Amino acid sequence: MEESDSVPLFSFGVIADIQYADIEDGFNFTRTRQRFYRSSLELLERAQKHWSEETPRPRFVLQLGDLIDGFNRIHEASEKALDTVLSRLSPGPADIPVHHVWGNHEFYNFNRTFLLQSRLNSTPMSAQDQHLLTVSPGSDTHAYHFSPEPGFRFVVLDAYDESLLGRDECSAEYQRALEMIRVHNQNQDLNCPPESGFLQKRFTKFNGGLGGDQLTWLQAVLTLADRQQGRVVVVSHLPVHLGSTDPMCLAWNYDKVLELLSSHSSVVCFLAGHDHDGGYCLDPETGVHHVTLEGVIETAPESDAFGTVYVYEDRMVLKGRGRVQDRTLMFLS
Ligand SMILES: Nc1ccn([C@@H]2O[C@H](COP(=O)(O)OP(=O)(O)OC[C@H](O)CO)[C@@H](O)[C@H]2O)c(=O)n1
Repeated sequence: MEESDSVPLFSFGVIADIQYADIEDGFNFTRTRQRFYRSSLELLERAQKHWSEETPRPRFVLQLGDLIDGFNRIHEASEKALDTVLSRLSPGPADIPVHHVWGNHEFYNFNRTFLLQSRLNSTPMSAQDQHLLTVSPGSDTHAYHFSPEPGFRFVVLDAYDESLLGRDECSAEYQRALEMIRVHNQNQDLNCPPESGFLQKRFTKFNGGLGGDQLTWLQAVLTLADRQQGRVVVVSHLPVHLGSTDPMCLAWNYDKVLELLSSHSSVVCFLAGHDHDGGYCLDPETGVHHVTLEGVIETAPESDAFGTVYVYEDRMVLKGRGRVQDRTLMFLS
């Protein structure tokens, strides 16, 4: 920590798109970026070592989704890869707690039923403060909130609640998602983005959105935080602001989420992954900082891609390592 004159209230670690697989290096779909499947594990180990040696230690780590790559499924190595990565991320019971966000690669490897019963279900056991709300995000939705410090709340979103991924093809949820994507994407392969329309590019199979119940729940969580005059950080695999990402990585109903965030003064920051190049913007209308974290998978083995966020009364300071940029995020509301 460089700001030695002021002591943060607390800190937390951030890391995104590790996408580990025990396979040779490769490329992204368009072959414009190299992917380092094996060494992503070493980058994770370096991040964990760094956090565990910090004084004071970060209160928790936010793992922003895509922990293991979809290629594991083809090699029938999904569970082994998951165990490998989790053994590095949280090696012992005394370790820093990890909050896991679910991304598209989680669903290439596992279905929702498996994920809900796995260590990737990080819903707090006590689900503190959940009783204050009469609405739920949905029974199989991995969305929850927690308050690590009085006056601060973190909301973990499930951006694949409405998606073709992780849903049984016979289910009403899958059919609803299919209808939605088909309106915008007529390609035979729904992983190919539609060619016309800049913002339409987001309607691909590797994206998704928040369902109605989750939006209603988010509204209730943020209303509660407004009333308590708290500060809220919203966390999701998919970004929701065009200023912080390529449009191809936006959540399907990013506009609805943004509209909802804009009506709650408590929201100070939206943290996401998925776009491995990373991105940032300050929404001028709401004062919300949108940070998309650079992905580990497209980071060269000799570099790094993680950060620690130090939280103060009036700001958060992201201290990035390697490809992750330093940022001071002032609370403007
Ligand atoms: N134009 C494309 C892009 C991707 N695919 C296929 O979709 C699957 C997921 O793609 P992948 O690049 O692995 O997804 P990530 O979450 O790692 O990255 C998302 C953004 O691309 C980051 O910028 C995979 O099967 C691809 O082959 C496609 O068909 N067409």
